Amino acid sequence: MISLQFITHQTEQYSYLESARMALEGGCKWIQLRMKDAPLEEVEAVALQLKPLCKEHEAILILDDHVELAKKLEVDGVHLGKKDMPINQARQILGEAFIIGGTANTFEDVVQHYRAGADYLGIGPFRFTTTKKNLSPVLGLEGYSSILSQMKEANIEIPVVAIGGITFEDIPAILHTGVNGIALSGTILGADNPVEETRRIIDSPQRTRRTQSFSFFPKTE
Ligand SMILES: Cc1ncc(COP(=O)(O)OP(=O)(O)O)c(N)n1
Ligand SMILES: Cc1ncsc1CCOP(=O)(O)O
Ligand SMILES: [Mg+2]
Repeated sequence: MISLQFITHQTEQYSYLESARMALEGGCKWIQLRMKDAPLEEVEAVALQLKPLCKEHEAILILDDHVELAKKLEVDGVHLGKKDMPINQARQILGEAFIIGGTANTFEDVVQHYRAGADYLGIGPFRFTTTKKNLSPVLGLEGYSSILSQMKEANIEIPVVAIGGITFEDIPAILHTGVNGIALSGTILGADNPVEETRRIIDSPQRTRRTQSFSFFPKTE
């Protein structure tokens, strides 16, 4: 089973909450509530509805960017990028029980987040995507291979998810680079049936023995 993090998005067809609900129904066990540019109260309102849904589906819920809100709502964690709160500061606020993910585009970013105590890394973008503005340079397969081999050389062991414009067909080759999981939004929400597409992705065989999928379960309550 592939470690899949679903990134919520609002489309003409689906609300943020609906997008997460479909991923959960398709078997996704890890949701990132990302509501870029939405007021904090709106993020809180959606998170309050999503939290019990994730619990019902035994899925992890993390928030994009909002450290204090994650603490207040007692969700499972946060994802932080270069323009967000530094990971060591977030760790002081959240403690060890919360999951903290960090965005990396280069090996230097990886080292920085690893030293700061991140629990996992979202490395990307794999390719161009319209889901996020102001993208860092695209990495392609070569970018992942290069970063992963530098990590191996430096004995840096931390779960990595690939993100950015990833399609179903890309997944085997991305996993072959040594990445542990995949973060997706558009591929799922653009499918005719997002629930079935989620299931298809999760159930697709991992075609390499090098891939070590990972799970944050069981999580301390
Ligand atoms: C899993 C994962 N990886 C990367 C990102 C990007 O985070 P960030 O650079 O902070 O950009 P925004 O998502 O906040 O626009 C992510 N959210 N998740
Ligand atoms: C949040 C984020 N960070 C880098 S790319 C991206 C968007 C991922 O969504 P998609 O799978 O639709 O490209
Ligand atoms: Mg961010």
